[in-house]
Amino acid sequence: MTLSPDITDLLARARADLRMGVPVVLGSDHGLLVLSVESLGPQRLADVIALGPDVDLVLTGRRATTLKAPAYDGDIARVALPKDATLEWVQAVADPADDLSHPMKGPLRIRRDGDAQLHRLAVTLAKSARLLPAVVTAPVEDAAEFASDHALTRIDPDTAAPRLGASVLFEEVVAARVPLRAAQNARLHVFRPEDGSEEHYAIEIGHPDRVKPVLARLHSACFTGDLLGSLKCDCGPQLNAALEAMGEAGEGVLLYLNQEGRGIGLANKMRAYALQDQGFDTVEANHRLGFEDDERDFRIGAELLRKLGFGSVRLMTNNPAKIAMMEKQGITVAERVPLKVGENPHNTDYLATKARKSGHLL
Ligand SMILES: Nc1nc2c(ncn2[C@@H]2O[C@H](COP(=O)(O)OP(=O)(O)OP(=O)(O)O)[C@@H](O)[C@H]2O)c(=O)[nH]1
Ligand SMILES: [Zn+2]
Repeated sequence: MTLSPDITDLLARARADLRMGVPVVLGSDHGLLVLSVESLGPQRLADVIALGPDVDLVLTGRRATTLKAPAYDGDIARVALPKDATLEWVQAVADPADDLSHPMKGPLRIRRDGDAQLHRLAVTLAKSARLLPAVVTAPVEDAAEFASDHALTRIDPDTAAPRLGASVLFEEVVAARVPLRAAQNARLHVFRPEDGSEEHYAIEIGHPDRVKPVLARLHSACFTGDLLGSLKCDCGPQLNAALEAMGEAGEGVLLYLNQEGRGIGLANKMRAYALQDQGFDTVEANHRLGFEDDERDFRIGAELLRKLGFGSVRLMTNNPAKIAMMEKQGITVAERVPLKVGENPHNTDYLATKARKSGHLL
């Protein structure tokens, strides 16, 4: 029945629910009730605790490492929630903001019994909702009935798992001419994903030949650098320099990918900035929050290039991982075009860390 939501729609709904603080249910028999820590209120926490003794606070393995807690489940850790846990305690364990001023969060009792598959799915969902990757969970018997009684979105893990790992399909919504300072013959294409996540854009300059390698830039959104002129990174100058180079060459394509903060979203990037002010570098800050160094899905860039008809690029980047990802996704990188602009006293450490830890070319 096409009038009912499919698994892609349900996942989008689940992400929106988690962001609003509404619980979602995973599974059909012995299932799991899931709430995002970030959007949790005191009453809902009390209601979850009242459900039984097996309520957990689920974190990523990265966050557990920072807390010096063993991650028995590998990439996640299930912290048994004390019966008297307050919202402040839950948030302090999940969010590293006060790690330095209040280092004692434990002792934490980490669960190692039972199956953690649904808990893992819950953290993946929170991450894909661009929330702090931390959830409170409670087992529920007859999950389907529980979800229906409480009008909650329910996800079947077997159908969700392949969907969550799959690449997203896009549809071009519209394209129109937008004369730019750097290039008057520019067109902006808007691409909308089928899964309700962010739209991405392509700025096509001139009429590049689809057969020859096109001068291309995969630019990841940086609200602070692109719009505000932040000096903490080099994104704004890179964006402008790429457009100017394309303007001068008379053709090129710039993908503006809404993968703010290397895919963790602006709120989490600002959490990372707050940690950087405490002395952590850009990679350490991501890890303390529970994220990997880079959470971007590079398949999106390749998919959009293909949709526009490009199979080969002269890629403007200093990031070898980007080149490798494009090649892996079937886009030929005929040449790397360095894009070294925007260094200033505020971002020298940031650029040095990227070179040292993420392999960026100097
Ligand atoms: N998580 C996080 N993201 C950041 C930080 N500074 C910049 N970003 C984001 O990083 C992305 C840009 O990625 P970079 O790593 O600077 O560069 P790159 O795209 O990998 O490589 P280039 O093609 O050489 O620019 C943008 O989405 C920014 O919002 C930070 O300190 N933490
Ligand atoms: Zn930036």
